[in-house]
Amino acid sequence: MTGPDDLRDPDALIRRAKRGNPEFDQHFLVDDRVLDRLPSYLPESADRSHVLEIGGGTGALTDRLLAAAPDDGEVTVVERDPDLVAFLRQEFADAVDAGELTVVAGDALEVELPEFSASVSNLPYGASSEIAFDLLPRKRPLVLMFQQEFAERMVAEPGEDDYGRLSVSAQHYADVEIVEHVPADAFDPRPRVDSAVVRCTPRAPEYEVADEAFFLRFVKALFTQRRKTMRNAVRNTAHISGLADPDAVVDAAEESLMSRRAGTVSPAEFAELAALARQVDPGVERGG
Ligand SMILES: C[S@@+](CC[C@H](N)C(=O)[O-])C[C@H]1O[C@@H](n2cnc3c(N)ncnc32)[C@H](O)[C@@H]1O
Repeated sequence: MTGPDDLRDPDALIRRAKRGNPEFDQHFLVDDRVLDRLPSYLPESADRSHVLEIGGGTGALTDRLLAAAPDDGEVTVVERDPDLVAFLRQEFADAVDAGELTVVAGDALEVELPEFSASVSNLPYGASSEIAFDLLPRKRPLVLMFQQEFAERMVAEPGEDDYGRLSVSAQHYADVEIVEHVPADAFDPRPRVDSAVVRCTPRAPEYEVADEAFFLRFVKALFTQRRKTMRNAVRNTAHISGLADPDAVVDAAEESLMSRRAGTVSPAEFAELAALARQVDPGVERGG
């Protein structure tokens, strides 16, 4: 493994790789301090034996993940750009030969991901939501860089402007917190927006959900009508939630809940309503 003093210079990696195409979501982190901190944001108890990195780029973060890996630890990096895949395999040939690093070529949403123990990734912005919601259900500690606005929606609480479907869905799987705000000039080429690093520590939610797919679909549906009362939102979105008899759900639910708007409803309250819906609406579409 590489020692901390031998870490690669991110600018030199970009020069050697001759890449950096914003159209391919290639904004490489060039701030050494941020790069050095990223692996340390994993929860202390995290198993670091197999760290997954989505979107390896020119390998600046890969280098830090290899340096932070325990003896016998391994890193897998997934990269879609074939030129960068070739570059990573050449640049990190020693680690690849030693079995410490595997470079997987392909789209992270299409390739089969390995059984990783944790992930630290500076995600491609264009696919960050899909990738995050592919990783979250796997219940592993995650440290992920997102566009700041997206990160703020993930961590928002009921009653806050940013609270929505994204907050409920992410917090269903994990405790999520922003651990660092990262300005656009930490990247090359510079993106148009600032970023933030989110730590996701998996845990069971504090409520019971019998049909996870229905719960998530119901929440998605209700937030499409976030300016309406819950009563109207339940009635107007049956085509999305899969309710067969939305009126039965409205009639059975607490009047006080039906008068509120989705943005004030807690995840536990959504879960309770979803359970009630399955009880009073036998025709509800199950699963996903
Ligand atoms: C924001 S850059 C991060 C690069 C590097 N890890 C860093 O921190 O500098 C995202 C990387 O993901 C790659 N990428 C984009 N879409 C991808 C996808 N669907 N699957 C895998 N890699 C992808 C891009 O080619 C780019 O190298």
